[in-house]
Amino acid sequence: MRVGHGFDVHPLVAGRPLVIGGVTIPFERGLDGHSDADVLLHAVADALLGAAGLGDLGRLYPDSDPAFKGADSRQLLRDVARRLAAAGFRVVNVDATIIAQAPRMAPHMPQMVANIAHDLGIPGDWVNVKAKTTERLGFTGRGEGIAAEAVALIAPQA
Ligand SMILES: Nc1ccn([C@@H]2O[C@H](COP(=O)(O)O)[C@@H](O)[C@H]2O)c(=O)n1
Ligand SMILES: C[C@@]1(CO)OP(=O)(O)OP(=O)(O)OC[C@H]1O
Repeated sequence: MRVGHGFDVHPLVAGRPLVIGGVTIPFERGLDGHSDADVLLHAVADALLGAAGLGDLGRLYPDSDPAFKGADSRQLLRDVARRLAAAGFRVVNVDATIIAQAPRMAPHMPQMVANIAHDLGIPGDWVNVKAKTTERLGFTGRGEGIAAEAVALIAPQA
């Protein structure tokens, strides 16, 4: 068994959709980035890559590469899942936390979990998504951006 950790931050800006866990969430601003800036899926992907010793998202899908401009992070996550399988690993479970003062994430979590489980090819109860504010402290508390952390456990395929 191997464990990995992922972390990501994206700024909140006007004129962008807010896409988190593959869910487009109604809000007055969205996350900025080279891809769709899905901060939760990026943290999950980096946790999986870390557990497998396969580097990180930025090295595999550079934000300098026009091919990933506007990329759907669910496609990136599915590609990461393929890389893990090719390396002989299976996903045991994923646990993630969205760090955001707003909007409320709870209503959207079931769909986020379903998206992640589907893209990783695992049961939904092997995926957990939480959300926390920072009690208005720091850049997340001021609404300047959203962060996410994730941990993943993987094991050799049977
Ligand atoms: N962006 C967020 C933040 C929090 N939640 C939910 O609220 C609960 C309490 O969070 P605190 O940070 O105030 O302790 C948390 O357990 C989440 O269920 C949310 O939905 N969206
Ligand atoms: C997702 C990628 C794709 O170019 O770009 P961004 O959307 O900028 O996201 P980030 O987490 O900053 O970097 C990872 C990149 O792989």
